[in-house]
Amino acid sequence: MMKVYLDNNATTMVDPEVKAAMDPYFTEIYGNPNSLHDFGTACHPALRKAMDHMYEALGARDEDDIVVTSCATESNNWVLKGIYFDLIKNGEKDHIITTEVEHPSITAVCRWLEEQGVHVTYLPVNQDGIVEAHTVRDFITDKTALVSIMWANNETGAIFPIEQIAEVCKEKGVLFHTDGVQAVGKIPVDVIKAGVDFMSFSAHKFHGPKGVGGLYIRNGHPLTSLLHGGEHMGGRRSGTLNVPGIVGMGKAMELATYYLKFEEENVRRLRDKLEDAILELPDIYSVGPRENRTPNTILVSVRGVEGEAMLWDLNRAGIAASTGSACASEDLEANPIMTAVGADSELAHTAVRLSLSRFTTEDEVDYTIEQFKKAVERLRSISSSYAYMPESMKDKQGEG
Ligand SMILES: Cc1ncc(COP(=O)(O)O)c(CN[C@@H](CS)C(=O)O)c1O
Repeated sequence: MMKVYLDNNATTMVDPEVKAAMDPYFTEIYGNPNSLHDFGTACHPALRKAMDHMYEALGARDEDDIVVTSCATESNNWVLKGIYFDLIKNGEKDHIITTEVEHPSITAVCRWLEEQGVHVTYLPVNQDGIVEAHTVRDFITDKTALVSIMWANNETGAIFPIEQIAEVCKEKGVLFHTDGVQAVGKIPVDVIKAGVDFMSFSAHKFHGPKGVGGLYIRNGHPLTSLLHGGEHMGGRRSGTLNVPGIVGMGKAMELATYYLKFEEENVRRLRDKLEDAILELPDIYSVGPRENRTPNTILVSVRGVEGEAMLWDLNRAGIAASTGSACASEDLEANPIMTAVGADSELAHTAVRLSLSRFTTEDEVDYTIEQFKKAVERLRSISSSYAYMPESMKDKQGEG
């Protein structure tokens, strides 16, 4: 039995080159970077090099800030709560715009902000799983403090029109944050070309270590800190620096940029091969047009088969997939993304997410195709809600 990992939107394997870059900073160069002695300052060159890689990979300028955080969840919390403190609690604004399909580290914070009295608009997505810029424009008022819309969706891979949304926000004088977690390392990300004011990212999504992420801040825009208690990161985010994590994230960013063409061509080819084979089965639907999707992601619905049942059959065959975001994998509710793109309630319980990476091989895809078809056939044969009727029989049934 092969072991095939196809849940890369949940987290990725640390690239061996990244691990090698990190290793010295656990047992050889381990001083506190804030210490004045040689043990502390010995890691400074590596930290500077890592930050340089991040600035270069994201297209950030010297006047911009990239602040290292513990993860994208922290970065997302920081932007929303910082804007709340600065522009709503202590300002004239009272409104935030986001979408119905954001990661819980956006939507849960927005629900909390509503408890503080903030008005939040959750924009619906169209059948392709995105929000269009003109829709954003329609909901901006003179009380809007922030627009927060993800660059790419973690379940569908749908890519949002970030440049157009940024133009609308700039025209209206509203700050724009994007959760770039599923974009960095998968598609080209240039924060200046995109025109974003803030962007969250997370190393473990592009073959870096877990527990380290960042927030890009255009022109070093002031933002009340989430964590106080030290002059780390220029006083913007307190806490002793995660030196191996930052070194790893910098190396992972460097490699992600190097492999972007590989993602666009090789990973996309394998994803399309897998998706085409799966769609040969009857009553299976994939979400979102491929040309506007991250190159590694498939979200399919298998009519008549619960998503969790597919996961267990695939898991028994050694294949790791998910029913959607890992954060929501515990509940057996309908996948909200499927509902948002218009799937009926039965179909919304049948989503399976397959997300490849640059380490996915052709043999692994061929094995997955074979096992996916077997799982569908087996589960439909015992399904109480699915009775496959060949096209020919449907015609006869109509006659009769
Ligand atoms: C768009 C987006 N935004 C934020 C996060 C959170 O990243 P952290 O660094 O883990 O805090 C994630 C992580 N989504 C994983 C785990 S829930 C998924 O299975 O889809 C994400 O996809």
